[in-house]
Amino acid sequence: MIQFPPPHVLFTFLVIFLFIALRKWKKKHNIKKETVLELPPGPKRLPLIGNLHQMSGALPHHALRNLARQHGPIMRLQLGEILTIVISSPDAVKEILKTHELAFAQRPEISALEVMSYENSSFVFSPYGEYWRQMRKICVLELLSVKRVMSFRSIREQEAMKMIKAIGDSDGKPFNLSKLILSLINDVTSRAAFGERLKPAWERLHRKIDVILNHIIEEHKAKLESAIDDENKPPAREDLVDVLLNLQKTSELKFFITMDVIKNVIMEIFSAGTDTSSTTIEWAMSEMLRNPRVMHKAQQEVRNHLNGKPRVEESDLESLEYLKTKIIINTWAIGRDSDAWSSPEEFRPERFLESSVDFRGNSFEYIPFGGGRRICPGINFGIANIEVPLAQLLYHFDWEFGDGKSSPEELDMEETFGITSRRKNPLVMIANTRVKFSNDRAVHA
Ligand code: HEM
Repeated sequence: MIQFPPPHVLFTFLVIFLFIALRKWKKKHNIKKETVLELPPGPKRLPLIGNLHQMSGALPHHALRNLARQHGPIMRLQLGEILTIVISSPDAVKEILKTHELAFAQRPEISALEVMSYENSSFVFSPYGEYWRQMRKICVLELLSVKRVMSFRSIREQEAMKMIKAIGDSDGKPFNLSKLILSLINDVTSRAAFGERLKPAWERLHRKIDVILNHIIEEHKAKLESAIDDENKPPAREDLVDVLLNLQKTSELKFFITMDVIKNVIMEIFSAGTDTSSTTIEWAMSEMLRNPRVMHKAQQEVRNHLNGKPRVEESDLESLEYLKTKIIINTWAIGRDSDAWSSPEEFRPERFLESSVDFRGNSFEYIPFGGGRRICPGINFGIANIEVPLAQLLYHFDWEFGDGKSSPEELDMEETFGITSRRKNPLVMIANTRVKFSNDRAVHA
């Protein structure tokens, strides 16, 4: 599956951008090898491997933060052949994302991506230029606009209800909450992108990726043709494949939207939208389980507000201030800067109520969606996917550990390093129904 940069490795990306910018600048100004560059401080390098040995042992984002503590928030590392500048503080991020925004809108040149994407049609990894500009416009105005995200509201509500029902059916027995959250987000995203749940097909993707995508597109084309033939039929909700096929016919872009472009955009949106959102819900639940005070406060807010309603709807969420404070897990190192945050390691959602920090790229101490020109265009979709399920999990159930642990401090919080920093082990829980899910009215257990 095509991968995209997650929040917790953002600073590593920034670093690579700086390297590219330096290289381009050197090329442009014809600077020869012997020119001595003024580089920030960094640890001593070994021949050939540079500082790679200092990255082993810990997860990369932890290792980088530990090194930055010794060498400063703008630090030089030599990772094999690649000269890297690591950015680890809000002030340094501001420098990069605001002052030198343009230079850092580039993406690193990774040759493997050319193979993975359809004829270089990747949007997420495309260099900053005309193709990226046009694709970004399609994403922001057509595929992920507020209006489009709103149009998927019933999908989100239906899928969240399906999850709540499955949890209710677990009947007080331990179950894998992580798996349910991931399949919820997969189902929401695939229904929004392709118009149907695609799990079984998606699981076979590695073998038959192209065949499946061709099949999906052909089906959509046939559906569009029959809709044109039957003008009296009310227009159905458009999924993202429909939007792209329509644009292919009607748009006046500077390039033609080929089938490869459509396949790639859909793939990337699917990849970008699933792990990020499900991981956020998973960590939010984990943090609350470890902090019963926070869990209790959030549950009280949701339950008082809903006051026995049978289910949580998106419109219920507007006034849930406390819940909304905890939907995003901090970008790893920047969000843990002790100059910017008091007790940065502590899960204390109140901190967001007490300050005006925003997560849309304006507050450099908190950039879960990145910032600058390449800021995540899926913010609205991502937030919408997270809020209702989280509110429902808190509203309907009281939670107990399902893995034999008895105290919150014992909860395993081990992470993996990957595209998104997921939990290493699934969250196994027992759910005790507090407000029974019903289509008509809420029944208190
Ligand atoms: C909690 C959920 C999400 C988080 C934390 C997140 C975070 C990020 C981050 C940090 C970036 C890189 C920004 C940069 O390079 O400066 C990014 C880029 C991107 N995200 Fe998201 N994202 C989320 C959800 C989504 C969703 C739901 C979609 C689409 C459905 C999406 C689509 C994209 C795309 C297409 C890019 C590349 C933008 C570009 O290169 O211009 N994201 N995201």
